[in-house]
Amino acid sequence: MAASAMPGESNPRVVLSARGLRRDFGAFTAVKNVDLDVHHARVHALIGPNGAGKTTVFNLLTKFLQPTHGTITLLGTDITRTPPDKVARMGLVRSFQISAVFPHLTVLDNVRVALQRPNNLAVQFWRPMSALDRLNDRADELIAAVGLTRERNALAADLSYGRKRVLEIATTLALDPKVLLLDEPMAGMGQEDVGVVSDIIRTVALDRAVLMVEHNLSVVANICHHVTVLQRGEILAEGDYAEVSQDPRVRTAYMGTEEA
Ligand SMILES: Nc1ncnc2c1ncn2[C@@H]1O[C@H](COP(=O)(O)OP(=O)(O)OP(=O)(O)O)[C@@H](O)[C@H]1O
Repeated sequence: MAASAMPGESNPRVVLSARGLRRDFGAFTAVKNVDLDVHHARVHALIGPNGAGKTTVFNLLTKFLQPTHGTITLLGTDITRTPPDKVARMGLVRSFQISAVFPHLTVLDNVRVALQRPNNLAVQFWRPMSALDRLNDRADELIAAVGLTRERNALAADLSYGRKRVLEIATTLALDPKVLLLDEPMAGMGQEDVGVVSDIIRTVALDRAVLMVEHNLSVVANICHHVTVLQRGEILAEGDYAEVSQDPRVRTAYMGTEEA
């Protein structure tokens, strides 16, 4: 689907960029020559066959791994040598960084606990939950935004797998990221939850950038404005889904699945 058919800014700005990104593991080069521009108000997919380097790129962008070469810029600041916790505080948040759902807390309390973190407060389990009451309004907004209002007082342990993943997204959004990195957000979900989570991602991308690794190509076609295809650590193709899916090199890379 063409980017123009999706909601989002008509002239979005770049909020995260990488230039000449490379990562060697000993003699093996997992990522090389990767240039990436991630835009505000856009959903950007990183796709590619198994072992293409998608996770390594995520680890480099979030600074879990140091690049062998190249530079990374977040919101105009060079973060190539910035530690991951600082990068997260600057607004680049990967879903699993705070997405641990506490099974014996309710949906509301999970979100309230997550909401403490932007203020750099350690999670203070020994304090009564009533100390978090002031966070209720914002927590309820986030719960409503991801469609969990009916489950507000349910224990996280009692949610279905798909609803738990939705709760994870709500706890990630509690950090108010400027750039949200989602690692296979649809993995293991049933079709109904895929639709719900697709809608949530579309909505959250209206005022932030989303970069996602996703194997489900119909999701990529439906919600992603821009697609970068990696193969053997290098960018094979880029463009909107219609463009990359017509690219013969992409079709060859995906040969065997025929979905691209
Ligand atoms: N720490 C490491 N040490 C050595 N090789 C690594 C390391 N991490 C990743 N690799 C290699 O780098 C390549 C890219 O791996 P990566 O996990 O980034 O690919 P991917 O596209 O995320 O794959 P998948 O879709 O299967 O998750 C693979 O060949 C992998 O074996």
